Amino acid sequence: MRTSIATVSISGDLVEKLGAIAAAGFDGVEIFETDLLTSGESPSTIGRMARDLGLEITLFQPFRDFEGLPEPLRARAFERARRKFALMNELGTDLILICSNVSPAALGGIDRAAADLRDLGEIAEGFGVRVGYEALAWGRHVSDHRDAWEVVRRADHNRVGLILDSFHTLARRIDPDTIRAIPGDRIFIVQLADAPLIDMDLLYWSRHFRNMPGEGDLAVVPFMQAVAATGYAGPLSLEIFNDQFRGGSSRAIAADGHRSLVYLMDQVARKEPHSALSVPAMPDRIAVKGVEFIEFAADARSAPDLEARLKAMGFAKVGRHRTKSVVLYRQGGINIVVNTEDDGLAHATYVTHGTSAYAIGLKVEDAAATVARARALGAQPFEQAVGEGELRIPAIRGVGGGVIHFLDDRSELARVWDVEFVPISGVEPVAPVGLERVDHIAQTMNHDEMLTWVLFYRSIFAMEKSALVDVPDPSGLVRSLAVESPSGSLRLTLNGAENSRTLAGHFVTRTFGSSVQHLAFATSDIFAAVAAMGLPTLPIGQSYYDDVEARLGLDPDFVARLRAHNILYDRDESGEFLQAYSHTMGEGFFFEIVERRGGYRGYGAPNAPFRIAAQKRALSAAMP
Ligand SMILES: O=C(O)c1ccc(O)c(O)c1
Ligand SMILES: [Mg+2]
Repeated sequence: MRTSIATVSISGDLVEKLGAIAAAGFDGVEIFETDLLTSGESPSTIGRMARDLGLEITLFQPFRDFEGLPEPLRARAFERARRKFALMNELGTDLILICSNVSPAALGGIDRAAADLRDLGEIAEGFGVRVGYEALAWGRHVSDHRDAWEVVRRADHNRVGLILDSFHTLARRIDPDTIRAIPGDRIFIVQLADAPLIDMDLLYWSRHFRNMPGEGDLAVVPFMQAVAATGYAGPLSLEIFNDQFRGGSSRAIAADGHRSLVYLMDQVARKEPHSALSVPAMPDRIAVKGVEFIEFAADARSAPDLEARLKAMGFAKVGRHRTKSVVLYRQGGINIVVNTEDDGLAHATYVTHGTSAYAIGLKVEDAAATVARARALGAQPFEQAVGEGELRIPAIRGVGGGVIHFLDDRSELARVWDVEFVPISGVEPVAPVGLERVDHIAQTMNHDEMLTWVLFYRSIFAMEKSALVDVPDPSGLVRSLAVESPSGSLRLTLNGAENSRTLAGHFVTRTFGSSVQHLAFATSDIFAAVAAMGLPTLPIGQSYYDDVEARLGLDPDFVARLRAHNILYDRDESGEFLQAYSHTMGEGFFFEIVERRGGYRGYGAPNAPFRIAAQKRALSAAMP
């Protein structure tokens, strides 16, 4: 199936947009009229440039307020159309989008609109072009694809067809299965967009908040299943009006777009195996079994501080890499690797970002298959020279420049610790404090990049995203959401910073990019763990405890125990959550200890503003 994207979806001038769209791997492009008219290049030059880049111009759009007009407006609309058809001939595209009329002057009536489109089809014939009719969700008389189809059906002209747009159908909550009754060869192009569910004016929602399929909440997969059932074999074209995308990196947004279409087609092909959809073969979304390790990049000077903190939290140094300057700390099922090599990616990461948790190792069923899926979705494989006797661990680059390694039980990879590490003996023993597993990994990024991360994780792994929550920092809002595997075997929290004065934003600025800002370890007895740790917990203010006691009706004795250990508390319908934090180190990295009781699913979001305020107080108190 051919992929396409509208120029309105990304930033830059038209020439820059075409370059980014081609580089991302699209087969075609929808040219937006404003982009064309404001470009310094003539339509024929733009057309040639697109073709030289291997891009078919799938559509020219939009043509507004055409059908159902009284004279003399009607004649003027036809004259306008003739001019645009001539321009399309220059540009080298044969399809124009007519969006349903929004003008108060439009008269309505299916037959009147059909007659106008039939007459337009006759003119289009003379120019060798085709006309596609799309129902805008806010159209004056036609706002539903079923009515638009009826207009096209009655126009009964082979130059006149239907244009479907997932946003307009799904935003109006029209059952996408109604598409199944439309003949696929009467659908001239299919436009795709997702969007977050926000209750607002349809036009405003559409023009500012659309996002890539898989980034939002609309039922784009069922929509595409219905389209596939019609036998439609034309391009799938992204049309994303989004304020952030318009101001973002054209290459990155175009790459996200391409990934979103491949991911969408993969999902649809699995559900509609007999459809005409041609999709690159790849393994299904990867179920993550767990976090096998987390690796820090450090250097000889910074490692002792990190290692002292790990020991204080009950991690024992259990292994040393056979050939590299890498040590392994372990407690319960948690493996922490500290890499102080002076070349390779770990070193480069340390030099640019400082001490950071730059790599994670995930346990999967089949590591090689995981990389195959990731590559099919445009992820970059990661390979580094391996030394004598070392394993080649399949890996990809993460979005922020980190690395994700994959381990499985079906190969030598199962023995990675024995193969690559020598057990350490003779160091003083460290008593564990009861930390059992990695509960979650919190990554911080600029807010603009959040959707890129969501799509990356969701498309490669069997993970779903939670709703976005706003976390108030005294200096601005931080937007937070979780991407989780259904079993909780991998939980990632993504925090999007809007400015650099928030704690999260400061971290992104000072570490030169997005990365892991905190690691949360799970225990089944947080009181015992915190008491046994040789690290002070982040002091939490009295007002927090007064508030939580009153808000949740807690027993004062229990609250006194929480307070004694600086433990924060939350609960939901199915369980309770207790959490405590370390002080921050370096540019703002910290550890968290959590205890989940019952089926609690969240991350203590109501406590986050208290945590942030406490961290900021602790930091300013530490300043001379
Ligand atoms: O917002 C609009 O006007 C507009 C224009 C053309 C489209 O294809 C569309 O979906 C929306
Ligand atoms: Mg559209």
